[in-house]
Amino acid sequence: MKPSRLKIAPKVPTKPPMTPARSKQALMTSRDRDPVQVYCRIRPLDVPNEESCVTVLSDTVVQVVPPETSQGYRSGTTKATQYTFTGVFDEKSTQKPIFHTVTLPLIEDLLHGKNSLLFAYGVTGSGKTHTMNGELQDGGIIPRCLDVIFNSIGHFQAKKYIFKPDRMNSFEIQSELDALAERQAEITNKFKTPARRGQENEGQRVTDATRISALDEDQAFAVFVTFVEVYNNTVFDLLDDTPIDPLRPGKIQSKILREDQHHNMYVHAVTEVEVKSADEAAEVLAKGQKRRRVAHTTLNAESSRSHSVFNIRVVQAPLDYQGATPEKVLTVGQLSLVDLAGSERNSRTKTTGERLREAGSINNTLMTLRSCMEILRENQLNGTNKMVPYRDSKITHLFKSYFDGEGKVRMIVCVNPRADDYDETLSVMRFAEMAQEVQIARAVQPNVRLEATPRATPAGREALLPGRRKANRVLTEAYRKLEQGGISNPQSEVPFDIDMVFSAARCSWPPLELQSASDDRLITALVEYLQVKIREQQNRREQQMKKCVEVRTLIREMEEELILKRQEVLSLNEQLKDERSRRQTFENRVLNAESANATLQRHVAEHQKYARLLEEELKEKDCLLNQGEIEILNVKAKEKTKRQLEREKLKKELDRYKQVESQLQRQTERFLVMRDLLDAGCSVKVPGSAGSSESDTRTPSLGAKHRVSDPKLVGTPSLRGPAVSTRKRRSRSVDPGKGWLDHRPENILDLDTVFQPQMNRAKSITKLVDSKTVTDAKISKYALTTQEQDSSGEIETKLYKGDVLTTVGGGAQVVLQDVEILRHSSPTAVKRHSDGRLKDVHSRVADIENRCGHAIEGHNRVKKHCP
Ligand SMILES: Nc1ncnc2c1ncn2[C@@H]1O[C@H](COP(=O)(O)OP(=O)(O)OP(=O)(O)O)[C@@H](O)[C@H]1O
Repeated sequence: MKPSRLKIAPKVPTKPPMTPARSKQALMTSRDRDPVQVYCRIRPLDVPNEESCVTVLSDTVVQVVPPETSQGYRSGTTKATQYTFTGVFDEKSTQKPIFHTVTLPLIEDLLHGKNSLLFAYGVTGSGKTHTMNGELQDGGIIPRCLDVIFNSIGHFQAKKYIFKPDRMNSFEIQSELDALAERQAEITNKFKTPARRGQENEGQRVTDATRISALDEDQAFAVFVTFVEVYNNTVFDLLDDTPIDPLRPGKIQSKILREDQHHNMYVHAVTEVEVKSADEAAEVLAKGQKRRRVAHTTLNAESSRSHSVFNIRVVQAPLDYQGATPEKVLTVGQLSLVDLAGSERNSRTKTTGERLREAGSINNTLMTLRSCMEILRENQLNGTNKMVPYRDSKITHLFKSYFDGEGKVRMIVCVNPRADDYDETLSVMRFAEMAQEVQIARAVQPNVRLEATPRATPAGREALLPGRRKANRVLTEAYRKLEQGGISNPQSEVPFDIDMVFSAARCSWPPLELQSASDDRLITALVEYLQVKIREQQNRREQQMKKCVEVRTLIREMEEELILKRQEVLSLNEQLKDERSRRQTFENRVLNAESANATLQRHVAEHQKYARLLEEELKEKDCLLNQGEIEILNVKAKEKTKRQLEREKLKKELDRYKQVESQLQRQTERFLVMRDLLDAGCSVKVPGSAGSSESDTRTPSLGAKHRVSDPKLVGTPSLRGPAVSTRKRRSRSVDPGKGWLDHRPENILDLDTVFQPQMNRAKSITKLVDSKTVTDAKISKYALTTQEQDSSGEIETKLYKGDVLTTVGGGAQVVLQDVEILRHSSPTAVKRHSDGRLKDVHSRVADIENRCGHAIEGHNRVKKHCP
């Protein structure tokens, strides 16, 4: 960037229009250039024992070790890398040494009219803002810069509003009167504007006492600051007094960048504030930061997602013999302090929406900065003339003045050593390493000595004679002479007004040596000289009087205004009192609310604890429930298997039942045929009947006498005659000469029916008391008669018949083969339905089936045979 050595009148460019600066860069030798100096600052870890990936090896070298969690490590980069910087500040470094090493030389340059750029670069949260702004008690680079500047120029400052920015990156010089009027207006405005709230709460700022002493005493200085931010590649003025309307955030005025006549980039129409002390400057800075917060709340943006540029410009001009500022030559030095937004990977932060747009804009800007520096380096190393893409982003466009012009560029790389940031930190380190190879043209000391100003006229040269320095010299000489003359402490004995000394220093008396006693020329010259001086004095007095009148008028006006202001202050005090009492009420309410809040929070904590207990209980119950469910499932599975087995068993039973039913069906059919035949009065031989043997068959006589009633035959197929079953196991060994054992209990009624059993050589017994009765060799058949009467009065006589078989043990066993049933119906009994009969038949058949399987052994034991 070129220092602005401005000639205000006439306003003509002092140099021909510039060719692109990059051609100049290419033409320069390495002796005219300085590399970009890069410093590395490592911040302390948030969590003390967190894993760190950065180690400081020396004052200039750091080592970066890839942690196992990093992408680099996963892709095979396990080696540590070392990076060299101009200087390294470890975790314990405080703000002061960093400021002194990095920034103090830049302030010295600034006060000598040279330009510099200092920017902080690094990952989000690495300490850039901390380094640039710092805290109230321990200021960062910006507040310390302001301290040092004002410590150094304190006594050499021009009056306020003598230098005035023309909003085109230049300055004008105003007359003393205009400046006075502006100062007056400012005082009036201050009265009108109520004191800013919250100021009383601000703590005391700790200042830096450093001072740069090698300054030109004959220069008058003024300091101007601007504060802008670049958000989403749009420039906003943070010192603009226009209030921000929160309802219309889109209306926040953005600024454009322009190039001045010396090809320096600047923000057009930006608010440039003249500050007269470090505290005033700090207030302006705070005001800008506040506006930044308000604007971001309105725009729903994040303050750390924008780049901020704080510009300090020091204007200086030589004083004339009276200590006034001549309207001839100005020198402007500029120091830009930039806090870049932090780089970060979106994939890591998982940003979306507006935040993603911000991140995109930041990354674009940082990428553009990288490519600009890469191309610059390439141009410088290879002598090429590639186009540097400054215009691709607002920040690089602003930086163009530095990279293509003269001055110093310094970069502070801020590093958070935690392992999580490794991948981003590595990329920052690489950029920093590359940036150190870029060279910037060295600034030439602007020579504004009046004697050396070629255009100064002889009169102007006299007018612009260095005043303060000469006055000081004269004064020092006078004191020395007084000391020689015997005055021990002339400074306190003879105090001088420096303005008087200025005036004396300017005097050039005529030669006062008397050549001869009659030489009147000396007297004449002296008289003339003194007359001129008197006239000048009179003129000056008149001017003074005029100024006094003006000042008196001003003072009168001010006093009138002061009276009004006092009244205003009184009413404001009243308002303030009301406000205070209201504030007190609010504070009380806030206190109450806070205590209620604390109680609620306690309750919430208790409830949360209880909820946690309940949750644990619930979990245990869930576990139990799950176990229960599993058991139920097991039981169900077992039940299912059991049911399956039972179903199969039932199916088998059903099949068996069906077989029996079909057998019964056949028997029923045969029975019905027989009944029909009996009804028809003829005897029949049932085909397939087990009782078809001639010897055992007896045809019942239809003409037989019925004593009770006609017997109604209901049951078995053996009703056709013989009472002996020939159907089943008739023993072949049975001797035909052997007889029956007729077992007929005493209470059996003789029904005297035609159906009488035919038994050869029968032996009758009423009770089976002795087994020998059965084992008797003459007995081969057994018949048992039983009789029952049911609820309807029917008498049922059953005759069980079987074979007597000799057992191996010498005993005998009776195997029942058949049963004959004879039923007498009561005449009063209701006639049975055929279905009832069928049912009856079924039950009887089942009975037969049951009984036929039984055998009576000779030793009186009943044996059950499987069907
Ligand atoms: N050297 C340090 N010593 C102590 N605290 C620090 C240091 N550097 C940074 N911090 C703290 O770390 C936090 C983040 O720092 P800071 O805001 O400066 O980061 P940043 O790089 O500006 O982040 P962003 O890019 O998001 O603006 C702050 O709370 C700050 O106080």
